[in-house]
Parts: sequence; C-alpha cells; structure tokens
Amino acid sequence: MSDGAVAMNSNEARAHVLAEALPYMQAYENKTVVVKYGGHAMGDPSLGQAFARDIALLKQSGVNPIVVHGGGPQIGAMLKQMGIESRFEGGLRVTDEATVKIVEMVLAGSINKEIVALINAEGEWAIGLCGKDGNMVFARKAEKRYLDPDSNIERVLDLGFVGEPVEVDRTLLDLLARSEMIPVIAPVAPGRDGHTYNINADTFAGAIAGALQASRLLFLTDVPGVLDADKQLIKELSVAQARALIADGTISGGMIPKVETCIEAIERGVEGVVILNGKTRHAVLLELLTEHGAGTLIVP
Ligand SMILES: Nc1ncnc2c1ncn2[C@@H]1O[C@H](COP(=O)(O)OP(=O)(O)O)[C@@H](O)[C@H]1O
Ligand SMILES: CC(=O)N[C@@H](CCC(=O)OP(=O)(O)O)C(=O)O
Repeated sequence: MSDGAVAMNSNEARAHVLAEALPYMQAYENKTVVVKYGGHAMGDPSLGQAFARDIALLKQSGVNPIVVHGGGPQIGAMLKQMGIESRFEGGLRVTDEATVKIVEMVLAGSINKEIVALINAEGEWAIGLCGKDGNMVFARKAEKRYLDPDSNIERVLDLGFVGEPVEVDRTLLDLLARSEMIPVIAPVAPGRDGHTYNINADTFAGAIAGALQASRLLFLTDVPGVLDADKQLIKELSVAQARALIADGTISGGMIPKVETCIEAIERGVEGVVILNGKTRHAVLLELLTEHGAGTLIVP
C-alpha cells in the first residue's frame, strides 16, 4: 500500500470518529461536566497525559469541564514518610491538626499543580484552586453517626478536621466558565470557624456539580465501576439498589462516599452520574462522546 493510501485510510478513520462524536459534542456544548479524578486513577504518567488531553479537547469542543481531584494514596505516602499512620472510618481519613496541614500541602500543592501543568501542556489554560479561593466553598466539621452495637445508642464519630461542604459560591466558577480557563480544584476548604477542613474528593465534586446543576458528573477511579458480590460490573444502579448494596456491605471503603455522593448529586438535579475506570486511556472522551458509555450509571 502506498503512503497516500495509508494517509487516506487514517484520514477516513479520523473523519468517521469525528462524525460519530459530533452529535455528542453538540449535546454538551456550553454544558458543565464535572470530572472527579481520583488518586487511584493517577500514577502512570502516560495516563495522566491522556486524561489532560481529554479535558483540553472537551474545552476546545465548547464544553465547560471542571476537574475536582483527589489524592488519597499520595497523602498516605507522604504521611508514611513523616511517620504518621493513616486511619480511615467509613472511607474517610481521620484527620488531626498535623494531618490536615499535610493534606493541604499534598492536595492543593503538588497534585493540583501537576494536573494544571499536564492540561497546560496540552495547549490549554488550567487554573489550580481549592475551596478557599474566591470563597468558593465553606465546610463544617463532618458528623458521622453510627449505632453503637453494645449500647444500641447513636453516637457521633469524631474524625477531627474532616469537613463536609455546606456552602458553594459559584461566582468564580461562572466567571471561569466564560473564560479560557479550566478550573482544577483540590478538596480543601475553610470553615466559618477559621479551621481548614479535609473533604473527601467525591463529596466535594458532588457539591460542585450540584451547585452548578452540571450535565454530567464523572468519577474516575481504579475499578470498572460498582461491582456486585461476584465482582461483576453493575451497568446501571438505581438509588434504592445502591443504598441496599451499601447496607449489605457489597459496597465498602472508598466506594461508600462515592456512591452516597452519586445519590445526593442526582437528588440535587445533576442530570447523569457515572463511576468508571480512570485507568482506561481516554476514559472521559469515550464516556462522553461515544455511544458505548463504560462504568456504572446511577439513575433515580
Ligand atoms: N462494590 C464495590 N465495587 C467497586 N469497588 C469497591 C466496591 N466496594 C469497595 N470498593 C473499593 O472502592 C475503591 C474505590 O474507592 P477509592 O479507593 O476511594 O477510589 P478513588 O481514590 O478513585 O476515589 C475500589 O478500588 C475498591 O477497592
Ligand atoms: C476526608 C478524606 O478522606 N479526605 C481524602 C481527600 C482526598 C481524596 O478523597 O482522594 P481520593 O479521591 O484519591 O480518595 C483523604 O484525606 O484521603
């Protein structure tokens, strides 16, 4: 085959892909898509680059992408280096005063700027923020209640400086949506009490998506989606089914805040919420711009 024929074929293939993607691109034009980029989905540099390319392409296609990132494993590694042990309750990191400083340093510092740099390298203008910037998010101390099996009395777990977002001011995000900038947000926010709070990145992404009435909220993690007791992917999950899987223990650990956030986001009016594997190259584009959505779609 001549070089010309190869070029023709690859051009044809590209045209075919574009023609298929066009209706989806048009459907998302000027729409907000919040992408939660989990710490487990990061790691491999070429995957990070592919992720950044997807976000840049969305912006270039007229979509308004907003990245909220995590970094749980990276925080764990830094704490370990400093001789601090990580402890989780119901998927949330118990966060004392020393820990919250490291959390802010890792999330709003190194990870945030790495993602900003990756998107900028794709020719776009990313801007790194956390809840503190532009008074975007205020949090309050999280209250996790549980039933003490010995006394049958409801107790409150003290997780230290773990917060839950209670106020989201969209002024800055609305301003950025009208600009060339792509917001990349770390899940750290102040409280009205003057403390800094560590917020689970899923919960934070849900609050942002809810406040903006986003068209889509995507959770990029390290598993194909929500798995059943036999480790098989559940393609669609109703709110009632999701609650039952949490109650019977099929959904555990970090998947609990993720699924709870999906439920809340749907209740707040986010149009579609998907949990999918961020380790699949170009997972974001494949999910949004092709017919074959991957992962678990949560429906009312
Ligand atoms: N039913 C389930 N289906 C899929 N993953 C689950 C389930 N129950 C628990 N998990 C765990 O949840 C993890 C994803 O949550 P998390 O570690 O917080 O991810 P991320 O860092 O991407 O937010 C999976 O790697 C898996 O170990
Ligand atoms: C309160 C709480 O647990 N905060 C999380 C924040 C980071 C996060 O959520 O990161 P992933 O999305 O990678 O899990 C933590 O300290 O690990």
